[in-house]
Amino acid sequence: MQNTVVPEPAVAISGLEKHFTRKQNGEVSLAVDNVGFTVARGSFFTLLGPSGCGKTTTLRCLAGLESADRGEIAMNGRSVFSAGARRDVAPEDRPIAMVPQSYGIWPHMKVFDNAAFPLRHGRTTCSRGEARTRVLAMLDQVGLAEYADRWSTQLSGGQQQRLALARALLCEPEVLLLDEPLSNLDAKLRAQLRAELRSFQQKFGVTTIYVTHDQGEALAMSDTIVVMNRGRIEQIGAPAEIYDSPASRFVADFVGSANLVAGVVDRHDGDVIEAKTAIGTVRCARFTTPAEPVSPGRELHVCVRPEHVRVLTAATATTEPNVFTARVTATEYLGDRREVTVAVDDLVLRAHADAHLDARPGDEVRVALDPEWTIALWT
Ligand SMILES: Nc1ncnc2c1ncn2[C@@H]1O[C@H](COP(=O)(O)OP(=O)(O)OP(=O)(O)O)[C@@H](O)[C@H]1O
Repeated sequence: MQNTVVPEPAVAISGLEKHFTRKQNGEVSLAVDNVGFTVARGSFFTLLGPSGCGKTTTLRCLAGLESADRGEIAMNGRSVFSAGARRDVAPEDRPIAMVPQSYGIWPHMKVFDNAAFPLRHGRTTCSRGEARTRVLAMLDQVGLAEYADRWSTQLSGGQQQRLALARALLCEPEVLLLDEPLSNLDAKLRAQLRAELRSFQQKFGVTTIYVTHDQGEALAMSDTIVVMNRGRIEQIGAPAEIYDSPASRFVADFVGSANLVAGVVDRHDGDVIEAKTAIGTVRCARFTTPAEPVSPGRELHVCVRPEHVRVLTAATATTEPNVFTARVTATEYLGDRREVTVAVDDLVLRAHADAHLDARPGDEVRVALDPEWTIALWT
């Protein structure tokens, strides 16, 4: 039998825990609660979650800027932190480069000198001539060659972001840590730069751990997303897994938008769950099989994304499951689609309909929840 060699992950974290004590009142809070994951070499890995969920603290523990109370961190198979063994390798001795939210660009230096800083003072110092060649080549790669002699304060936000990235890449890190690097930019530039950042990452093949609270950014850029909430991991998966098969109500609601309806299991036949809810019986073909048997009466939430809710005319005759009579309460024309809000009895549902659908508030319609895309989430 052949031995399969499993490649070493670039980063492996296990059982990470970090408490903070508030100076004002001595209150202790758990910022990172039993966090563990592995990051494949060369991948783009995103920590996603709302403000205060512990993403930056996790990133700072990886960088060595924060010491965890428990847990282990290894990079390329080498332990850089172990609470048990009292090992905490200094940031400068870890194979990382970090771009902070503020970019950390020195205003009193020119663009070239900012980029050259790690080659002059870092762990990979080289001769002046070589440094010059490498810096100019890198500035060229990120489209800043012509700005080398400008003061860094004369750069736009997007250019400063590219400079920070160039400087980090010049350190030749094994792992690049990025903390919300696009958050100071306007929406249009963010969208442009996220594509650019992803293509730099792929070009350089550098393992990247990216922190953001922006679900659009996470879905667009990542190979793997970790969704965090209150210091804990809610779900780890590829963007499509997270979006199409959220593991919890929190993930369903935080990533994209979701219609959520409380209910209980009525019937379960292996492939399908029928849930009893306030609007009637809903068939769900998507669910994770829990460890314990699914018995009738078990509480759940039915989740369906607006793009899987079709708006039909009131007269549509159908024997399809998951079709309910509803009343339109609001519609919004968004150019590429119309967002329709309907009420089924007291329950409000959102649907994405054709932009030219003729539906007005007060109209009676039918709505169809696609069973294949209707998810049962365990409560
Ligand atoms: N130095 C600190 N002292 C006390 N509490 C802290 C400290 N740093 C973080 N915290 C707390 O730890 C929790 C997690 O913070 P963290 O900055 O990791 O969250 P985050 O998800 O990155 O949020 P944001 O997106 O707002 O940066 C928060 O409740 C925060 O108030």
